Parts: sequence; structure tokens; C-alpha cells
Amino acid sequence: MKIIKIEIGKVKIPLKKPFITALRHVDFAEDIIIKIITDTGNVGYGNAPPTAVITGDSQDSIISAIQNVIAPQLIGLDIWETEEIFQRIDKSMLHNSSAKACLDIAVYDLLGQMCNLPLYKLLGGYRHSFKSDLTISLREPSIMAQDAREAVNNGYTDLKLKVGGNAKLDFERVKAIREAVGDKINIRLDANQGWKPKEAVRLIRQFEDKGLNIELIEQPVIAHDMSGLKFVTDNVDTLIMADEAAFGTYEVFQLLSNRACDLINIKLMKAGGIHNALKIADMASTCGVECMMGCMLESKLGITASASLAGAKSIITRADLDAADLLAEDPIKGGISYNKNTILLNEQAGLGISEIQNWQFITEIK
Ligand SMILES: C[C@H](N)C(=O)N[C@@H](CCC(=O)O)C(=O)O
Ligand SMILES: [Mg+2]
Repeated sequence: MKIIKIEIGKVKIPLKKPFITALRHVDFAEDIIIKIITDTGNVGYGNAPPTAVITGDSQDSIISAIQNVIAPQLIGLDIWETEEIFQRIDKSMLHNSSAKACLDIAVYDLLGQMCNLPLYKLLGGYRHSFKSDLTISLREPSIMAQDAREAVNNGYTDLKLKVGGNAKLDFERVKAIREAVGDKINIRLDANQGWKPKEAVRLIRQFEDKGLNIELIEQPVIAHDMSGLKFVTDNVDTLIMADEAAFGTYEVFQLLSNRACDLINIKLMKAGGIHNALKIADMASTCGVECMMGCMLESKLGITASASLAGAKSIITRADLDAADLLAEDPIKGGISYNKNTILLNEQAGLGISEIQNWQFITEIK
């Protein structure tokens, strides 16, 4: 099964509600979607959402990295030559983790097709369904409380609240939502780097003292401040998860070596694809550190790839794979499905994607 052509296109999908974090405000999900075509006529799909504020990747930079640098190095390779393929993806250029992930996902889709196995089985086959949280955007406390109630009415039992704005207001947000949803709902927070280390410790202790029962807090401080992250981890009882700080394999190695966090959020777009995400999961497993499988604001294609990894690995004990459920439309035919708060993996070979509706062709490499 040889790679003969790579087509690049994009989709633009409206959101049900604006997605607002400490880092950005988004109304549409924009995803680069590629098709790797083989001499056997198989098609492998990959995607890359441009999340410039986190990965540094814009739509144009993703297209250019794939078109001009990485894709030309993959034409002609056989799909089972995985060591060569992933070396070329990793070493073709520095950074550009989303473009690398895009190609890597399509290669894994083809590997699954070649082996006639759904991707989650090919990667480890640990579970075929699991629950995801739903993200509540950063807004006024009363609006967030209303959004949280709506999510619970729709069947979600785990909520991820975006915080990281003004610390005093963040306390009001969390208190309002806990009061709105009651004690049975699991609440986790994501500050998206919005607090200073000492401010984070003060605020988290306040949550603890008031019995707000927060499961974990994602990325309280700026991504590059590993000692600040460790300071927070060492000075609160609540579990601290590294997200933006846990970028690629080397950053995760450093976090684990320094015991700078309690948990790791793995995302394909940070790691540069599944082959590196597997290394991260294995390093974390070696250190006994549980992981969450996370995502960017991306289509069901990327969520299917991430969910396949989450389904494969026992060390991935939590999932924040809500992005496709935040979208008002689903142009991806096939892949995972949502049943309230549960993600169901499909049993078709690879990712099981049959069609991308409204896919706008950009260019091809052959
Ligand atoms: C969409 C997901 N629930 C999420 O919050 N992901 C990121 C932010 C992604 C983005 O800005 O597109 C996170 O910080 O965990
Ligand atoms: Mg996060």
C-alpha cells in the first residue's frame, strides 16, 4: 500500500455557542483536512485545527508545512514502513506539531485499514466506550451556571469550566456553578495559563476551604513556567494537570522527571500525532501518572483519532473530547458517536470515515 497522492482541503463549521477561554474567543471551527491516497485506492484522513495561541500553528502555516515540506517526503513510501514515515514527519522541520499530527493521523487510518482493524484495537483495544466531559466557556457567573445546568440536562456528568480570568470572579464562577448543578456532578477547571503561581495557590485553597469539590485544575500558570507549575502542585491538595506545558515528548519527560504536575493532558495537536502521543502515554504510565485525552476545537475526524488512543490505553483515565459536540453541524460521515456523555468508538477499519461533506479542496502533492 504505497502513498501516491496527498490532497489538502479545509472545512469551516459553526459552533452551537461561542467558545471562550482565557486565551481566545471562537465562533467557527476551522479544520485543515487531508486525504492520503494509496496505489490500492485506499484513503486515509487526517485533520489539523489551527490553534495559533497554543501550538503556534495558523491555517496558512499548516497548509504550507504539509504542502512544501512534509508531504513531498512521504510520497512513494509504503504504509507499513512506519519507522521511516514517522522519522520523516518528525525530522522534516522543527515545531509545526499540528501539520505533523494531520499526516500522522491519516497514516494511522491507513494502517488500520491495512490490518482491517479499528484504530483503537490496533493501538491497544482497552475499551470501546468511555465518558467525556463538556466544556463551559468563560463568561459571567450567571451565564456559565445556566450553560452548566443545560449540559447536565443533556446528560453530561463531568463539566470542565473555563476559568483563568479575574481570580475573584473565577471564584464566583465556580461557586455559582457548583450551586447550580449540585454535588453529584464532577467539576474540573481549566485556567488556560491565566493565573500567577501564588494567586493560583490562594484561589485553589479557597476552593478547597469552601468545599467546592474540584476534581482537578488544568494549566493554572503560563506554559513555560515549570517551576511555577510545580509550586502550585506542591502547595495544594487538588490535582494539578499540565496541558499547554505538556506539549511534546521532551516537555512531558521534564514534567514527569521533576514531578511538576499530578496529571498530563495529551493532545495529538501538541504531540505531533499518535506516534508521539503513544510515547507520552507510556512515559506517564512508567511514572504512574494518569492522563486525560484532550482536544482542540476540531471536527469529529480529529476527535475519532484522539478517542481511538483513549480507547487503547489504560493510563488514559479521563477524556475531554467534547469538541465535535460543541459544533452545530457534523460534516464528517463515520467515526465516533456521542450518546449523551458517552463516546462510542466504531468498529470499522481505521478511523471508519467514509466522507467529508463541504470539504473545500486547496491543493495536492504527488
Ligand atoms: C475543546 C476542549 N474541551 C478544550 O478546551 N481544549 C483546549 C483549548 C482548545 C482551543 O482553544 O481550541 C484546552 O485548553 O484544553
Ligand atoms: Mg486545557
